[in-house]
Amino acid sequence: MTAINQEDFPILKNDRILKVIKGEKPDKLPIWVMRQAGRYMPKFREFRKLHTFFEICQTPELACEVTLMPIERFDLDAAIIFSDILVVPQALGLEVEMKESVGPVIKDPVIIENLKNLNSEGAANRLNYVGKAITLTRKKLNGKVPLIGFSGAPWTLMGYMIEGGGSKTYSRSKRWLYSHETEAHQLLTILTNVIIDYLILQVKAGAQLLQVFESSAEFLNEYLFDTFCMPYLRRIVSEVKTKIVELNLNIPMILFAKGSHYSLEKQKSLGYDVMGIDWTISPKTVRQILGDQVVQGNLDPCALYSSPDRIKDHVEEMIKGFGTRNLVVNLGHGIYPDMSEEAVESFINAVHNVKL
Ligand SMILES: Cc1c2[nH]c(c1CCC(=O)O)Cc1[nH]c(c(CCC(=O)O)c1C)Cc1[nH]c(c(CCC(=O)O)c1C)Cc1[nH]c(c(C)c1CCC(=O)O)C2
Repeated sequence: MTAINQEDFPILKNDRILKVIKGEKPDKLPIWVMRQAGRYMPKFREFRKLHTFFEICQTPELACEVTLMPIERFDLDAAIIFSDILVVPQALGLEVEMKESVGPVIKDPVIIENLKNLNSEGAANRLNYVGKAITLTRKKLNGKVPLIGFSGAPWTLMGYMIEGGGSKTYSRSKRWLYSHETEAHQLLTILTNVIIDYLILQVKAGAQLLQVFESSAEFLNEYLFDTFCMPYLRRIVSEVKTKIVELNLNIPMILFAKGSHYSLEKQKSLGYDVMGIDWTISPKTVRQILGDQVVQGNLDPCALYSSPDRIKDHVEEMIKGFGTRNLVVNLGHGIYPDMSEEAVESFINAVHNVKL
């Protein structure tokens, strides 16, 4: 994909997130919510009755419509393109299905013997439909808020590809890390190459921020993270950033390595602009480790089950811990389907009402 001319896009009106990342003071604290376009919204549930999950992902007009749903409904400070991390394994030739009340299921999971069958040649090009969805959505947003592009990170994708879906222990994929190290590095390298091209494709299409989801970091420890995540996460940020500079753009990158407190300090050295923080570590501890690094997070999603007043208390407590500078507010993981739109509204209002 050739780069879209940035002047073709409407001027950005709400730049709170970008301001925070530049170290400037915004008028209000910025907030967006992981999985903000999802089943907790009745409108999304209605829409899902008409289309399969991947049909929405693969049809730019549908992906755009769903991406805009939470933006039209709430006072959010960013949109995130509607897609899934598992479109990358699909582009590598795996068959992924989104099963009702089960989640993603991969038909023939990767085993050592079929590793060579992965179709890595031109894989990122097969994700061009995401680029199209991004370009369309950025235009339709009309500058209201910036648009975030994303990818799963190598270890997290490797996990799904070997387990064939989610897993309680990740023992099958961790077996590779302990007894098939060479093949593990081969698979992580294949994934890293695709992810880099895919993120660049998204930037060329108009993504204004990028988030890398290392959601399964919680199954590793410092040694495994150092060996099987750090080198690949470093390659991703460095090669994508090099390309971004060549394109004369400034696109911040967010890393969300869920459950990886054991390596938070080391991750700082990777060079991501923002560190996403899950909800199991206190804001105060995060600041002790990361200092004034820009962070994103980290309200426990389940705090949204409390009353509006209590949500406000939890938000204020969190912000007291982080401080009001260098902070993009989010949940510490995605929102759950049984949460209410009213709770999301209370969360957003509580954040926007904080005096800066
Ligand atoms: C691990 C992971 C996946 N997908 C994703 C991750 C990383 C974030 C995380 O740790 O949660 C990322 C993701 N998935 C989805 C988005 C869209 C953008 C957004 O609104 O945040 C994003 C950013 C849509 C989705 N991805 C999925 C849904 C629900 C499926 C449906 O509509 O039927 C949505 C809206 C399904 C999905 N997709 C995945 C799982 C495990 C599931 C099943 C669990 C669930 O249903 O929530 C894989």
